[in-house]
Amino acid sequence: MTTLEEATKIILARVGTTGCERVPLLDAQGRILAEDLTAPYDLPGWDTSAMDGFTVRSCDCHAGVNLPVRSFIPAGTTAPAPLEASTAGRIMTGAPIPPGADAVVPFEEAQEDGDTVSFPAAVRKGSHIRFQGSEIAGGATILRRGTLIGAHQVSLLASCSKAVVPVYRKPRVAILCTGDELVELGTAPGTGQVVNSNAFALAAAVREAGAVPEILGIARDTRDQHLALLTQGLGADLLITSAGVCGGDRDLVRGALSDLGVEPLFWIVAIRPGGPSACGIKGNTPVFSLPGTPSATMIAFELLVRPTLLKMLGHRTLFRRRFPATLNVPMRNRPGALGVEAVQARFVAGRLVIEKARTRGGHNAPFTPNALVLLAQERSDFAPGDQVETLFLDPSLAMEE
Ligand SMILES: Nc1nc2c(c(=O)[nH]1)N[C@H]1C(S)=C(S)[C@@H](COP(=O)(O)OP(=O)(O)OC[C@H]3O[C@@H](n4cnc5c(N)ncnc54)[C@H](O)[C@@H]3O)O[C@H]1N2
Ligand code: MOO
Repeated sequence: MTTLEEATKIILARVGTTGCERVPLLDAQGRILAEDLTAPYDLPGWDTSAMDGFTVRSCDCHAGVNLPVRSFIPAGTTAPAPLEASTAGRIMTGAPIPPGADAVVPFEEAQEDGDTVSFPAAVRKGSHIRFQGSEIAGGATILRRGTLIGAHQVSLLASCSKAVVPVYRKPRVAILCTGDELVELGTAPGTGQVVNSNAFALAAAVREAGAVPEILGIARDTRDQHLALLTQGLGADLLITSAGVCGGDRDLVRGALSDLGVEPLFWIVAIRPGGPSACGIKGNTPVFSLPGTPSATMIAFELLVRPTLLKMLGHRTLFRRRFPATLNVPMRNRPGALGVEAVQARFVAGRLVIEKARTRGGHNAPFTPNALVLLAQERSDFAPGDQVETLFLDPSLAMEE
């Protein structure tokens, strides 16, 4: 049996990014920059007023002196006329400072009197001017390869007029669910039948990780169907199969993958649920064979597949942060494997508390897990008040009301 840490180490050592592509700026959001980028020009591009007010030569401004206001410089002015000595110009935020001027005084610090203006306080040279290149010098590195592009990065890239951005390509992830008991979404299952929910659950999880799912349909329990659909799946950047791994009479997946030349990397991970997970690789395509039980499928995806996908997408942070939390409910784990439970976690008086756990193996309704609790593999009983490690799936749901 392979520990979770060993399993992730083994697969992460075998995968890299999936190549890079140039995409329109907004399509780069949520993705990872694939090259260092430099500023094509200074920002600001010229000395700019930071306030609505008056632009002056600071040496002209003395208490009690009224300066005639001779010019108006709105934002969008491209070539402001030089400011004559001993005059002021009315200037708007974002407008270029006229040649000769060296300060801006905001309206609220000026006294207007007809067509003249005076300044009760001393005017400091350079005040309220954003100087050319003071934020970013042309040619300077603005973002480094490996940066996650969020709204702030989009703001910077747009200011530098980057309409097209190099990012790591999204892996295409083939999803193949196996089993004679499966029926398609939208049909009511009869006795012995189960809706193929894993295909959609996995596709959603793949999308949440930032990759592109491709549902291949259902492989019935014949070798030929397995071989045909697995061959198709091996053409993707990553292949996930669901069910048929546990050595039952019809569990065909691992045998078919071996026949197709997939190199096995590990089989059975010391986690529960999700233990009967296998991983292999063919060429650059990792193959994860996850157990069919829906809650086990999701936990195995979260702990094994997601970090792999994040590495392929170019992320540096591959694992979710872990937080200590206090149990409010008892929990049990069968020693020998890391116990993993989907839970509802909440902040109570500033402390993270685990309020509700899902029963093993199934869906409990209504139940919205926002975290996974990790139960140490050498212990069996966990009581209210015990500290456990928690891994957030959705921190926003943990906020106190
Ligand atoms: N003799 C043993 N039997 C089992 C063991 C074991 O160690 N020895 N382990 C159990 C555990 S733990 C798990 S998890 C499952 C894993 O089984 P498989 O991955 O081979 O999957 P199946 O047996 O085909 O299905 C399990 C369960 O999941 C449902 N299922 C399957 N596919 C889907 C799907 N696409 N969408 C929704 N639900 C699905 C299926 O109907 C079964 O109920 O093995 C235990 N057995
Ligand atoms: O691994 Mo099974 O995954 O415990 O339900």
